[in-house]
Formats: sequence, structure tokens, C-alpha cells
Amino acid sequence: MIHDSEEKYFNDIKQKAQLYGVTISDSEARDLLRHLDLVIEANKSVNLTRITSVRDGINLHIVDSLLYIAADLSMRESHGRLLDIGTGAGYPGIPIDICSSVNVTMIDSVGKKVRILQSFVDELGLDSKSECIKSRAEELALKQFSSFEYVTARAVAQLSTLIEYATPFLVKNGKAIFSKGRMSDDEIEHAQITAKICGMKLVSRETFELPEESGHRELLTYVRERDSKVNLPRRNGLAKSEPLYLKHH
Ligand SMILES: C[S@@+](CC[C@H](N)C(=O)[O-])C[C@H]1O[C@@H](n2cnc3c(N)ncnc32)[C@H](O)[C@@H]1O
Repeated sequence: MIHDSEEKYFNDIKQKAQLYGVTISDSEARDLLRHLDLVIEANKSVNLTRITSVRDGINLHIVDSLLYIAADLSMRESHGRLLDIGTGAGYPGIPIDICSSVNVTMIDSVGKKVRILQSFVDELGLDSKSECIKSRAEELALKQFSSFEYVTARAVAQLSTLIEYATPFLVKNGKAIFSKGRMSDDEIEHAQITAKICGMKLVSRETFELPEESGHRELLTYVRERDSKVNLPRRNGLAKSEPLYLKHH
């Protein structure tokens, strides 16, 4: 548990968020830290993250998640719906929930992770505007077609796969925002082909450096402009095993 150093960590989170233009309140910083504390504690018995220290967690989980807000400040005031695909311990879904007014739905295909995630949401009192669902993206998209203004994902799959996963969930003009480390030329080219097939347009690509040289990030934002040329979602696993950029090139 965090005690003496709480104050120091609050200020650290607030100052680091501010570096990216995200102003957060004391109570938001407290909730972000409380979530991280719960994740580090739960991680002792269930494998959720390779990060075990609060210091690393602030940079690599909290600040990294807040980059999604930095990339699209509109979500701070939006009361729309946001879907976080493959959320794991709730990154970036929970920090976005804490620091914005969007209604966040978090999904993961692993039931054990979703049960722990639900306990974090309950403990943090986020339950009135958060939802945790155990599902693969491809399955939930059939039930929640065209239902979200925003889709996010971090560390889940290649960009082309993420674009295919996100597309059916988005309303027209809805945005998919993905964070990536360094990408290969192939990953970018495959994403461009997939986006075209899915009716998605890359509208912004911003570069960020995480604090204390913790990493390089690119935040890519796609808008759902047109109907997809293929019926989405496709069957489970096809986005990876038979990528659209190969089939429909
Ligand atoms: C490396 S973890 C990242 C977790 C979290 N987003 C983060 O950045 O800390 C990837 C997660 O995506 C989930 N996942 C992978 N493919 C998925 C799919 N098709 N639908 C839903 N969840 C998926 C996995 O179960 C796993 O928890």
C-alpha cells in the first residue's frame, strides 16, 4: 500500500500529465494512483503486468494512458461512449474513465482479468459510467454495432488488426485512437490498406516521448468516414490469420 509517498506521487502524476496538456485534479490523481496500487497488489497473484513499481507504473501505465486524452482532448468533455479493446488491468480504459466524462466500456477475452477489472471498478466507485465485459472484440461487435464515439486499444495487436476490430463498433465519424511504440514500415503500410478497405481515414499521427526516457509513442487517430467494403466483424481470429490487406489488395 502507498502511504508516506502518496503526496509525492500525486504531484508527480499531475505534473507529468500537464507536460502533455492534460490538467488533472487532486481527486483524479488520487484515483489514478489507487488504481495502480490495486493493479500492483493483484499482480502478485495474477499476471496482469510486468510492471511492479509505482514509479514505473506512473510513467508506463498512467501517463501512457493519459496520452489518449492528450491526442484527443474532445473526450474530456464528451458524454459519448468509448470502448477499450483488450483492456487487461484497465489501461487505458480506467485512466480515461477517471479523467474524462466519456462512458467507458472495457472488454477483454480473458474472464479472470475481467473479474479483477470489475473489482477495481467497484473499489474505485466508477461503476455508474463504466462497464466491464468478457468478450472478444469480434463477438461483441455483432451486438454493439455502430454504438461508440471512440475506440481505444493499447498493446493488443498490429495496427491493421486493431483497425478491423474497431471499425464495426464506431458510429459514423467516430474515432479509433491507438498508441504504438516504434512501428515498422510494413505495419504502417498494412494499416493504410486496411483502413481504406474499412472506410477509415487516418486524421492524426502524433509523437510523444514518455517521461524519464520511458519510451516513444505514436498516437494514431482514425475516423470512420465511409462504409466498410467488407462485412465486419469477420469470424474470430480472421483479422490476424487472413488479414484484409492480403485478401483485398
Ligand atoms: C498485452 S495485454 C494489454 C492490456 C492493456 N491494454 C495494457 O495496455 O496494459 C493484451 C490484452 O488484449 C486481450 N485481447 C487480445 N485479443 C483480444 C480480442 N480479440 N478481443 C478482446 N481482448 C483481446 C488479451 O486478453 C490481453 O489481456
